[in-house]
Amino acid sequence: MARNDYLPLFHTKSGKGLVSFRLFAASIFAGVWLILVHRVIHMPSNKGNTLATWAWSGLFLSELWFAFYYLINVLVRWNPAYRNTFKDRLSLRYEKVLPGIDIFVCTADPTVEPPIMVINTVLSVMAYDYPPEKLSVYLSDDGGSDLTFYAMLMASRFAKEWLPFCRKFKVEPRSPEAYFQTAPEPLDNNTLLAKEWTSIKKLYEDVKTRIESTTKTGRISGEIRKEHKGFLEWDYVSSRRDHQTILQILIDGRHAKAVDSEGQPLPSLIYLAREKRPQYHHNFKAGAMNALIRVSSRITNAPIILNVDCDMYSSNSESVRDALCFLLDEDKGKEIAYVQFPQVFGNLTKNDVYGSSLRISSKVELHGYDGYGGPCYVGSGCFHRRESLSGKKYNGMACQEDWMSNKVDIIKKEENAHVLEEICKVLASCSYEENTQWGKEMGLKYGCPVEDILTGLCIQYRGWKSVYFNPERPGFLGVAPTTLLQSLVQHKRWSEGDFEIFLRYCPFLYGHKKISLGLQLTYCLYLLLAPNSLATLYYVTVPSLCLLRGISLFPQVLNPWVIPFVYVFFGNFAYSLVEFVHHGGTCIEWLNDTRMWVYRRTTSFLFGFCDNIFKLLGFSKSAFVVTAKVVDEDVSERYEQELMEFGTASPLFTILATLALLNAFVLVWGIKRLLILEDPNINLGQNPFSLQIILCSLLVFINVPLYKALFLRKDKGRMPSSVANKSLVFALAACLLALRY
Ligand SMILES: O=c1ccn([C@@H]2O[C@H](COP(=O)(O)OP(=O)(O)O[C@H]3O[C@H](CO)[C@@H](O)[C@H](O)[C@H]3O)[C@@H](O)[C@H]2O)c(=O)[nH]1
Ligand SMILES: [Mn+2]
Repeated sequence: MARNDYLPLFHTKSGKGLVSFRLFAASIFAGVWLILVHRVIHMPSNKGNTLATWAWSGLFLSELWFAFYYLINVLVRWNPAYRNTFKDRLSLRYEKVLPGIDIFVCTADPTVEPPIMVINTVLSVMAYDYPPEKLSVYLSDDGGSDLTFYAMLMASRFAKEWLPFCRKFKVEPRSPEAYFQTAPEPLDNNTLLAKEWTSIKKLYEDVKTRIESTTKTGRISGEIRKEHKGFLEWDYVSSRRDHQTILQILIDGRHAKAVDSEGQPLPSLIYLAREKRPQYHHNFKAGAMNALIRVSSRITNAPIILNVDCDMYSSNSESVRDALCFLLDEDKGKEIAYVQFPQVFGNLTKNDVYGSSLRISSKVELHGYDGYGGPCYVGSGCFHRRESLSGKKYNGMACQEDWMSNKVDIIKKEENAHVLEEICKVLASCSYEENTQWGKEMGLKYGCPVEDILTGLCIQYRGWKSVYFNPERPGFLGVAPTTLLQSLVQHKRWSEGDFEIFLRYCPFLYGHKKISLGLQLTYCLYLLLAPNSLATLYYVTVPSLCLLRGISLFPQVLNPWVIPFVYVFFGNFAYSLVEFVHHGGTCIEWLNDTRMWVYRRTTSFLFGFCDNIFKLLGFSKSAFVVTAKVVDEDVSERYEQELMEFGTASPLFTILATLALLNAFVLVWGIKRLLILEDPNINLGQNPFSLQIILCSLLVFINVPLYKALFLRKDKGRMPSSVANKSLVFALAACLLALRY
């Protein structure tokens, strides 16, 4: 294409209101500076009270940490990038030569990830507004389950009706479950849509009932087994951790017979359960993805790979085209390794009780990463260039031209599906990766619970850029955890993995001269979540205990030094509230989010931090606890009512309850102290403990749901009494120690 006709396929804007934000941030920094100065010049002398000196120094260190972390938070907001795409230009230039797309869906367990949900995701991506002969959908089933295979078989049949329906009526979203739940039923019964709507809905309900009832019984009946030769494979499966590779091409897109009910081609549909043997580590999702990369390279070898989790259905049929606007852009596209869409969740309650929306992360922070040229890969909703994902360095050229001329298309038409299956099986075997670079320099990286962030970062270390695209209509909708424990455990996994990346692949060392300093620092926002726990724990315990002990840690209210403390503290809260509401949240939601912020920092991140230390000492290994996507009915009822779910005895809850009780005790004591002060001439403003009491009251306020769960609630989601008793003992012991020691 001649250079002068060039119209870009995408556009980048920078953020609004940056100047006022920067001024505000500068004023907060001035406040932070004053706080630190105050700490240094007013340090209690060691002679008078050693305990006070220690408490004071610890607070100083915590504040130093918060100042550093605040700096990163500001950097993330410094220069965000916002993108939009020109899909019409893409069509005009490339409609005839659009590249192939291989779509990878990962599932791991038919009980926590029900097959019906999995195939809804599968159907939604099969139905992209894209030439179907260029789409191939691969499902990796780490659960190695014939139930999931059965659901896939049903999906391959239902697709023949579903795809034409989507095409004809341009329906959105294209996950049948989500569509029938959200789309209004056509009113006029005589329209074409209404007729087809009713029949396709019936068909879907039927598919759903069959899959769900089979899933419930937990086994495939003899009747069903006869429907497909693939079921025979399960005769050799001894358990989900011990079986051969199962590879079934359910729809062979190369085949002339692979057409839908209207004679249009169907996308290929492939089921893969890679080989699992007890003596080989399977490396969780990263292992699954790498098996998919290899198998797909032999079957379809599309230059673009889309990766979605099985719970993240496509809610926007144009996402493939959006992503291509970046990857095919003649000027800037070549250096882009991947296009990440935000993780948006479809199952949040009104006020998002567990702060799962990742609102600030997806609406603010990732745009900030993008401004520095490198949003992270967050594991789902990400379009990769196959070459960069496979480990290639960026060398200034990408093989766009090859895609167009179909040079990379190695599909051998003559091979029949069965032969192809047999050839590919070895690619998904346990021993294939022995003595290779897979999991190291090739494919997704092994050994880290957040393989996604690590893999994305390493791609950037190899010279590639990435792009974050956050369209109005979400590209993907997923399932957020619906219990407190799940949410905390998920964040534990994330913070643990992120911190491990910091320790083993530190951006400042490995990223030096490879990625910008801005991006190195910005990455720390996530990589350093875990150590945040220490400073936060200190802040929610020590000032309260010192209140009991009679050690004052903050200036009196009438002392001018109080200004920076109040300004920084409340200024930040006000900013975060405004930012949250500006991005579509409610005030209660913000409060919930803030509560979860404290909970995660004092539990998940603490455990994430400690696990890293244990790993360094060689005591433990990474694990990946798959987040459940379904819960019992009464649990989900409580979720709908936004009642926090405790119910199980977990050390995470013991910590939360201990902290909450501790602060409640201290507050009662503190108020007593405030009311019956020895010297009646000292008023509130001169009371040296006012700020500590305020801090403690805020903590008590934020913990109200926890006290309810401890003392008032009667339902099954209340705090188990074992946890309650333990925390009571711990909190009392801490108070007594502070008073007596
Ligand atoms: O051994 C495993 C474990 C998990 N998975 C799949 O990985 C995905 C993510 O698992 P989930 O339990 O839903 O974790 P989340 O915390 O919700 O996932 C986020 O965080 C993970 C890293 O911790 C990323 O892998 C995910 O893509 C990202 O969405 C799911 O599709 C699973 O089926 C596997 O395929 N094999
Ligand atoms: Mn998930």
